[in-house]
Amino acid sequence: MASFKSSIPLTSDSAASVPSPHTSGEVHVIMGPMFAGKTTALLRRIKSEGNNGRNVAMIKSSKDTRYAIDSVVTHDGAKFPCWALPDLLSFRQNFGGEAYEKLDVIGIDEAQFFEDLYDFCCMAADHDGKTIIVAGLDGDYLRRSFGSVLEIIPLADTVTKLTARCELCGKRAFFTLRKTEETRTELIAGADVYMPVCRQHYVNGQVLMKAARTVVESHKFKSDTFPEVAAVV
Ligand SMILES: Nc1ncnc2c1ncn2[C@@H]1O[C@H](COP(=O)(O)OP(=O)(O)O)[C@@H](O)[C@H]1O
Ligand SMILES: Cc1cn([C@H]2C[C@H](O)[C@@H](COP(=O)(O)O)O2)c(=O)[nH]c1=O
Repeated sequence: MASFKSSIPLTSDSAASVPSPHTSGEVHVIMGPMFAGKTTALLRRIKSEGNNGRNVAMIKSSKDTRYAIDSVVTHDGAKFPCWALPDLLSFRQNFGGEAYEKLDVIGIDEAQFFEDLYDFCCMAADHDGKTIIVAGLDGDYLRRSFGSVLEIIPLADTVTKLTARCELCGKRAFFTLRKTEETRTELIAGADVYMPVCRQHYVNGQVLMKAARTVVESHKFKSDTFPEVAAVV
């Protein structure tokens, strides 16, 4: 019978040299468009873990100052206290090494804004044995991958894609439409600027927004080049 001989020593000596996690960590990803209930699902999960006697902490991006600075808040007003941080790898130091050791579960909201999401999830789940629950947008208003949320899918135990209701027809909404001409990727806002839409209304909405941007651009061009014409138009 053919036998397999590993060239990698699998002795207890080699096992001892690899740092082993305290317990087995987990990564769970909740994603989808705006208003899909991502933060609601994250809060429900974190509260339930806390009620089951596990030590929990919540982190959100300090870029999100919409409803509160030091709380995660859903669009319908449910709240949970959190650490608002510019990056994730500074969390351990901010939280305190000893307190971090005792943590079981870490929730992360607005995950699309954290550049170090992948490295943090690897460290916290693989090495430190934490359960990480991540909520964030998978795509931006142009339906391009947003931040590192999609990069952590290969690290995840579970992935949940939530949907909202299309604000124009009530069907399932998979996408977020930006209602203004602003083109930068990061634009912190709520229902004043964004709405959840189905595929058909996303496509129609993009055509409308593109036309609106062209009109605004041509008006800008006219007022820069021919100020006297633009004043009449
Ligand atoms: N267009 C909307 N404007 C404001 N609130 C909305 C809108 N659509 C849904 N909601 C509310 O937002 C809640 C979901 O909020 P939240 O969990 O913060 O969503 P997400 O984190 O996915 O953006 C829904 O249960 C609903 O009550
Ligand atoms: C689509 C899109 C969204 N944003 C911002 C807008 C909000 O501040 C957050 C998303 O919050 P939610 O909890 O998921 O409702 O992200 C952005 O900056 N750029 C975009 O393209």
